[in-house]
Amino acid sequence: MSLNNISSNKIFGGWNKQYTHTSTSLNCEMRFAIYLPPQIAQGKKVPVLYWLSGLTCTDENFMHKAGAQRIAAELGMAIVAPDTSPRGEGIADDEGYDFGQGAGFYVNATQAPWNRHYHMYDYVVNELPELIETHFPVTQQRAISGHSMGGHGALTIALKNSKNFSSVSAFSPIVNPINCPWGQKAFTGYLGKDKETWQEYDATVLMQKSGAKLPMLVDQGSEDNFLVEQLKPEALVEAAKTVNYPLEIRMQPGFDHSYFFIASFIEDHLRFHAKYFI
Ligand SMILES: N[C@@H](CCC(=O)N[C@@H](CS)C(=O)NCC(=O)O)C(=O)O
Repeated sequence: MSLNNISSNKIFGGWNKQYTHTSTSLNCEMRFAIYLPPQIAQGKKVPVLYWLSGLTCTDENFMHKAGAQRIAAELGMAIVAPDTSPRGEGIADDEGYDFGQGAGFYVNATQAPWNRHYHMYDYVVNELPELIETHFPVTQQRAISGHSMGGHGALTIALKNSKNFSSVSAFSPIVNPINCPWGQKAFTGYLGKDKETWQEYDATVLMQKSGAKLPMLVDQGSEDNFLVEQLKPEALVEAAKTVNYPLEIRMQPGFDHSYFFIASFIEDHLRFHAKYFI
């Protein structure tokens, strides 16, 4: 498992870096970004927040636009941002922005041709943390967060692997993909027509099955264009009520779906996760 460093920028006393590597779960070369806070220069190991981005994003959108590094430097927290799908020539793709490259949906595809490379679930749950913990001075304390498709990824991965994370949060997550056009298109393509298999990747379904109750924070902008048709946060609120899940969900008036929204509240999310890194 060797890593190839392709960029390195000093920021708030720490370093923002990008690496490429050959992924065994995705069967192709992948790129990820990592923020290493200043504390590692003093020989300290730091906890890690995994960030999963949304449709059309790469490892760069969050690192360039969210402005998370200043608070991560203060809190002594690394941030890891993977790409949102396998990528490259010879890898199956689709013309839509919401399926194929840039839209891996954090599932393990079972349907051809997607099942050759589209295993983002395995990548984020197993391969990436193993890689990070082998190559960087980090502890095994992990949190996970994400936006939109990445919010769906963060919630479902945390609900299915609650022992691996101390907390989870999301911005504008797709909470009920089996009941919205983005999710239905992606799951039909990646998982096939049998809707039973879709349930494994739906946060509202998983929340009602998950025994463990990981701390969960969700922020949603009230002026988000995708709110009614795609995001449906009320489905998560209902699921939380059913099982008495300690969900903290905040409707933020006036905010849209963009990184301007994320930049406005990322500090709260980092401080939320830091509370549980003990
Ligand atoms: N391109 C799509 C929207 C895609 C979109 O909003 N992507 C979000 C995640 S779901 C994003 O983070 N885009 C990249 C960015 O803002 O940097 C459209 O025009 O409808």
